[in-house]
Amino acid sequence: MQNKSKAIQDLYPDELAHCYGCGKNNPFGYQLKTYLVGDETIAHFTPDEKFTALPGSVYGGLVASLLDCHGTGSAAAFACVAENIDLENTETIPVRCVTASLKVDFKAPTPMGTELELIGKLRSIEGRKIWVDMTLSAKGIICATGEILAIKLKSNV
Ligand SMILES: CCCCCCCCCCCCCC(=O)SCCNC(=O)CCNC(=O)[C@H](O)C(C)(C)COP(=O)(O)OP(=O)(O)OC[C@H]1O[C@@H](n2cnc3c(N)ncnc32)[C@H](O)[C@@H]1OP(=O)(O)O
Repeated sequence: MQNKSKAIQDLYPDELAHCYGCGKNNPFGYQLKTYLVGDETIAHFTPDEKFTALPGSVYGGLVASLLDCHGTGSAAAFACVAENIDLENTETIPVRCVTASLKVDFKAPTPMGTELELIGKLRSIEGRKIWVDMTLSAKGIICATGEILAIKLKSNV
C-alpha cells in the first residue's frame, strides 16, 4: 500500500473538530478517520450492536453518516492536494468542507461487527464545490455507494 497521509480530521483546527461523526474533540462520537492514499481516500469503522437495524445488519443512518463524514474529509483532502498543501508536513489545514448534498444508494445489507471500508474518489472541483464518489464495503462486497457535494467554507472561523 502507498503511504498514508495523516488523518484529515486530525488536521482540522480544534474549533472545527467537534463533529459527532468525525470530530477528534468529540469523545462521544465515532471519530472517523479519513486518509489520503494515492489518489483515493480510505476510512474504516467497525459497527457494534447499538447500530442495529435488523439483527445482524447495520441501520441505514449510520451508513449515511459514515459516508457524510468520509465525504467531507475526502473533499478537504482533495482540495488540499489541488492547493499543493502537504498533508504530511502541516499540523492544521486551512480547508474545511460541509455537506450541501448527499446521495446514498443501499446496495446490500451492511453486516454487523465487520470492519467496513470507505473509499472516496474525486469526481470534480469547481470553485468551492467538491464532488466525491464513495463506496462502503464489507469483506469486499459493496453495501452502499454515496455521492457528496461538499462546499469549502469561506473561512474557518
Ligand atoms: C454546518 C455549517 C456551519 C459551518 C461552520 C462549522 C464548520 C464545521 C462543520 C463540520 C461539519 C461536518 C460535516 C457535516 O455534517 S455538515 C452538516 C450538514 N450540512 C450543513 O448543515 C450545511 C448547511 N448548509 C449551509 O451551511 C450552506 O448552504 C452551505 C455552506 C453548504 C453553502 O452556503 P454558502 O453561502 O457558503 O455558499 P452558496 O450558497 O453560495 O453555495 C455555494 C455553491 O454551492 C451550490 N450549492 C449549495 N448547496 C447546493 C446543493 N444542495 N445542491 C447543489 N448545489 C448547491 C450553490 O449553488 C453555489 O454554486 P455556485 O453558484 O457557486 O456555482
